Amino acid sequence: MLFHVHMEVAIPHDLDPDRRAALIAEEKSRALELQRSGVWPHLWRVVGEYANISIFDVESGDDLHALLSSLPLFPYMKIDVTPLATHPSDLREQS
Ligand SMILES: O=C(O)C[C@H]1C=CC(=O)O1
Repeated sequence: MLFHVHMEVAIPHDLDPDRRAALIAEEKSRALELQRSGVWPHLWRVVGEYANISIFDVESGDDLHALLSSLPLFPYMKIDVTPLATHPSDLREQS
């Protein structure tokens, strides 16, 4: 099941700089791990924002929630999720 996910990151300005750098490094490592596993096939930066648009390919909303809440930056993210369904006019759906 595909999900369109918009993540906006807002790390508090007063967070310790070493903690901030560690969190960002942990986030990158986790993001790469999830992309390599196939559940995070698209990750795009939103131009001009500390935000991304991602596509996740997981079994369920519960699985997506578990995955998103495992991200090290999860406590500092505003996340909007849109479940995706097949469009009848999608060229790939034509026979
Ligand atoms: O930078 C971001 O958009 C937040 C997060 C998503 C992947 C990653 O490495 O960090």
